[in-house]
Amino acid sequence: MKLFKNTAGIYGILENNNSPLRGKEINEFKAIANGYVVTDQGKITEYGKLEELKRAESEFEEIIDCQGGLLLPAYCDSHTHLVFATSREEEFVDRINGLTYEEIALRGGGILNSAEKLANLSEDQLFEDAKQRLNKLIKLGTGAIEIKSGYGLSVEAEIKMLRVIKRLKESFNIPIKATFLGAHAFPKTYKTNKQAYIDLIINEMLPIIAQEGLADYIDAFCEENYFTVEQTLQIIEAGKKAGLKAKIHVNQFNALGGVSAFVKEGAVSLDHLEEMNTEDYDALEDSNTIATALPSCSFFLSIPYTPLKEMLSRNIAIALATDFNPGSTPSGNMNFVVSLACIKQKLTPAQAYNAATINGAYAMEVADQVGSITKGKRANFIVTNPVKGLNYLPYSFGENNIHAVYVNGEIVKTN
Ligand SMILES: N=CN[C@@H](CCC(=O)O)C(=O)O
Ligand SMILES: [Zn+2]
Repeated sequence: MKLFKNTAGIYGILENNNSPLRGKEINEFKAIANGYVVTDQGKITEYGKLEELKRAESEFEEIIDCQGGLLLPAYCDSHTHLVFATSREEEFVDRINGLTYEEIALRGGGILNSAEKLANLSEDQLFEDAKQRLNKLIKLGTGAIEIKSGYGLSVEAEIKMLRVIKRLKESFNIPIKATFLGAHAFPKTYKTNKQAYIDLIINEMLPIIAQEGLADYIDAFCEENYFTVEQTLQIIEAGKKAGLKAKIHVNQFNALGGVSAFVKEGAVSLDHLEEMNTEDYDALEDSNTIATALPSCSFFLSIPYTPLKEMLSRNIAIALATDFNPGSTPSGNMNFVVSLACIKQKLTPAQAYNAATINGAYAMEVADQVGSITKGKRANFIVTNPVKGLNYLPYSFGENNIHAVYVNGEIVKTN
């Protein structure tokens, strides 16, 4: 048994919860001042006010002095493209010089650029690089993560990416979910016969994925010049038959009517949603589909931010994630995501932390294990440096306030 004591407060406490927080519920990131947490065999077993702790200190095999820091649930990053070949800073400079993300993609840059680079890398190399990235993210406070394929765009390379994610699942002791994103872009060779690529996804990729248990979810990039609503629906239906629920990229640049169609299909989450119309809000309102915002992507591409305030006022369940990828979001830092959600999307710190922890956990269907300080959940948490309170964390954007990260009760980092 371990005792975490001398916190200024423990945050994100939740009991008897079985659905994402929305409406008034998301306004409170429940805290206990001067709280303690007890962990046993990697799980949270008790918590409360330190002065009410019943046990003697001699009962604990280890006592962790949190030195006046805050103890928060680790982040649950429900949307990443962590496996990729290399960075794309040349496109970053092209954008500085005036090209848009879409223009770069139409010239063969963007996702196709990443796919070309990934084709030449071995599974082992991809795994080593992704492992390093994930280790860095855990040190930044991420305690559960979703990772997509989608830079393969051929049977061989998509399977290679998913096998890398499978190896990450085996090598890391945090919850990891794999999403098959074969429908990320049309490879050049299929430009004039797009249905043939969709058939390849459905008839060649999905059977291998189902047989080897390589994915938990299916995704598609529903956008102009990528996949239409109808094409995305074909992918979702095929995924369903293979036992994969949907998490879909939609409304990043254009609202094409996908939101209502995909909510009807029971998508676990719809992600991006920078462009929203009335029909889209109506479809998400009171639905079980989580709207996942990716504010670092908006920041990096200088595109609109997902209108989270409006979503909250309509009782839509929201989550925050990084979208870590080499093209539109070269950062997997959830601390920055929370800051942006407060600064640009006007969430309160409590709302932003709930969206980045428990609601992110729901967007990966791992809320029974992570996302809050709850008895029985994994002891995945962040201990901050001594700060004045929760509000200081998103306020001091860019500052690393993390003192230590714990995964299953074991320390990952101390500054
Ligand atoms: N929008 C589609 N996919 C990624 C970007 C991929 C890339 O540019 O490599 C995203 O979520 O932003
Ligand atoms: Zn994405």
